[in-house]
Amino acid sequence: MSQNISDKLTSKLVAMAENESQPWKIPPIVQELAAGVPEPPSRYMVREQDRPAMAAAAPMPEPIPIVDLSRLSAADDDGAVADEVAKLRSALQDWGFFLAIGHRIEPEILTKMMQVTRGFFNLPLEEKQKYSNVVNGNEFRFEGYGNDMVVSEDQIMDWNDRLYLIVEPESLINHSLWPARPPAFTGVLRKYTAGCRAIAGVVLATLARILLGIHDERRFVDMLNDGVAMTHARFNYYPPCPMPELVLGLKPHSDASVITVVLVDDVVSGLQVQKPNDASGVWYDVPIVPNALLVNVGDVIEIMSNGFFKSPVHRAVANAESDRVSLVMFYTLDMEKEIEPLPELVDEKRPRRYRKTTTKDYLAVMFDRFATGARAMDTVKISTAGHGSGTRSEDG
Ligand SMILES: O=C(O)CCC(=O)C(=O)O
Ligand SMILES: [Fe+2]
Repeated sequence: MSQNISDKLTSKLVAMAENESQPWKIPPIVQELAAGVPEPPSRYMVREQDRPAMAAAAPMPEPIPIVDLSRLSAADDDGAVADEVAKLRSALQDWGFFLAIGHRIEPEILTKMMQVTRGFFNLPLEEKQKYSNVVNGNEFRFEGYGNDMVVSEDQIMDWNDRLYLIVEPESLINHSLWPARPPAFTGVLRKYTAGCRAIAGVVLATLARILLGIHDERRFVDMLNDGVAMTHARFNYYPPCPMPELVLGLKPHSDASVITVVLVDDVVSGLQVQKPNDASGVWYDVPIVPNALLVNVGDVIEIMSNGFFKSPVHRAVANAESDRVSLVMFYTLDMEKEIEPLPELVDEKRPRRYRKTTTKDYLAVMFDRFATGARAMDTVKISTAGHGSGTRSEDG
C-alpha cells in the first residue's frame, strides 16, 4: 500500500519535472492569450503555404445543398421521398455534407444551445478551469476544457479552445465535467443531444437505403446501438485574432466519426470545406443558414461505403473582429468494432479501397495525426495507383 503511494508520488514528481522542462506541453488558453498579445505567437503561425489565404477562399460555386429531413420520412405518395433521397445523395457525393432543415429541433433550442455555449466560454477562467482537460498538472484527458493535446514542441497550434464531453450513452457521461454554469447548460444540451440523435438516425437510414436498399435500411443505425457506441460533443471557441491571416482556427481535417452534426455560429462564419474528388484544393466558405444544421459524412462511412461517400476535408479560420463558436456532435462506434468496407460494396469493378481497422485504433491514429496536420484516412487507404496494398496486409 505505502509502496503504491510512493510509486504514485514518484511518477507524479517525475511527470512534474518533465513538465517543467517541457512547458510547451501545456499551452495557454487561447482566449486568455488573445486578450493580451498584439500578434499571435510563432507556434500558432501556420507555414506560408498553408495560410488561410482568406482572399482566396471562394464562395460555393453552386447553392449550398439543403435537405429537408421531414420529407425523408413522409409518406411517399407523390415521389417526395425519392426526390429528397436523390438530393441527399447528390449533396453527399458532390460535397460530403449538406444543411439539414425539417430536423424537428425547435429554433428556440438551437438559440439556447448557442447562448449556453457562448455563456460557458464567457465565464471567468477559474470557473472554466474546473472542467480542465489537464489533470495532475500535465496529463491530458480527452474530455474537458482546454486545448487539443500537444504532442511535439514544433506542433503548430490552432487558434481554438474547446470543451469536449461524452453526451451518450448515459452510463458514460462524466457528470463532473458538465458545466454547472450557465445553469441551463445541462438541460439544453440534453434536449439538443436527443434532437441530433434523431437526425443521425434519419440520415444513416437514408445512406443505407442508397447503398444497400430499403430492406437493409437499419444497417448503419443499428451500429449506433451496438455495444458502447458513443456520441462526443465538441464545443469550439475561436477568439478574435489580431492577425487572422497567419493562423487557423482549426487545421484541415476530416472527422473520424461515422457522421457529424454541426451547429455553427449563427452570426460569424469561419467554416471552410474542400470539395471531395476535386484536386484543385480550393477552399469554399460555408454560408450561415438560420436554423439549419450541417451534417457531414465521417471517415467511418467513407470506409464502410468503400469510398462511395467521402468524408470532406474542412477547417475553421479565425477573424480579427469577433469571436466565434460552434458545437459539433461526433457519432462513433464501439471501441472494439471493426471498420472496413461492407462486403456488398466490394467487387471486381470496385475493389476494396480501405484496410480493416477498429474504432480504437483509428481514433488513436486520428488524435496523433491531427496534431501534426496529417490525415488518419491516409493510413487505411489502399493505393489505387498500383495494385499493391501498401506495407501492411489488407486484413491486418
Ligand atoms: O467550427 C466549425 O465550424 C467546425 C469545427 C470542426 O470541424 C470540428 O470541431 O471538427
Ligand atoms: Fe471537423
